[in-house]
Amino acid sequence: MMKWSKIRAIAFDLDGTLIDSVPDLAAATNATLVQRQYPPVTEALVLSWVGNGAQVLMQRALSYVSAMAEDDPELQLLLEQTMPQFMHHYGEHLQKHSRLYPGVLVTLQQLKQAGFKLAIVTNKPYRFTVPLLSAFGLDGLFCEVLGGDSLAKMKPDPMPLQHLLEQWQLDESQLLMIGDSKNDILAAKAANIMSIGLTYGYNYGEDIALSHPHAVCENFADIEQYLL
Ligand SMILES: O=C(O)COP(=O)(O)O
Ligand SMILES: [Mg+2]
Repeated sequence: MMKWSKIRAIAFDLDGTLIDSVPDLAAATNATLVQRQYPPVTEALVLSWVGNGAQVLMQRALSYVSAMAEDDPELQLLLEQTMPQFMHHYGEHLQKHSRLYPGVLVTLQQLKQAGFKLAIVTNKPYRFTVPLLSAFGLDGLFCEVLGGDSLAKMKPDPMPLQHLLEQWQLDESQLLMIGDSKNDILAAKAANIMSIGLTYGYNYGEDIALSHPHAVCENFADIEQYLL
């Protein structure tokens, strides 16, 4: 196997890549819906709504239970009123049922030890990202953590990746994006960097291979073959 020898830094997605967070996202979504007098939804439905940050998750949930279109102005108003409730509930649930995927901690430690600079580039709001990382003992591994609200634009926009390139003075060939969603692969392609797609996460029920990352891995530890 040829190593990708130019890579110096790696940007990791969080939800569906490092952490299986849907059980808590679903619990918070349902607590919010019930508070609003709507019926709760299945975890499988919530899983299919994850990928574009907390606000879009709630927008999709409210659209589903109210049968209003996602761009209906009335839904927008409802969403604005509901977001503080969701943020409260998710803050309460954060790590109750979420789990690290197998191999994540050891592989990240090995990559860091090998000298790679590691970053988190997630669409999850920053305020939840940092406590979640420390709850799983991952906080010391990353030199940069970017949430979905850290910059003006989130994935699939390349902005967070371009930010890393600039901040770390890296050439495009030196940064790798690893994630479970087409938003990760689209952001990488738009930033002109390499990417690896993971098959076990959340991608709206679609095969990540259809987004054409440079490699597809079934287990987190499988990324090592390109790097170590
Ligand atoms: O919060 C989301 O919707 C997705 O988060 P992620 O970018 O870490 O997968
Ligand atoms: Mg993800």
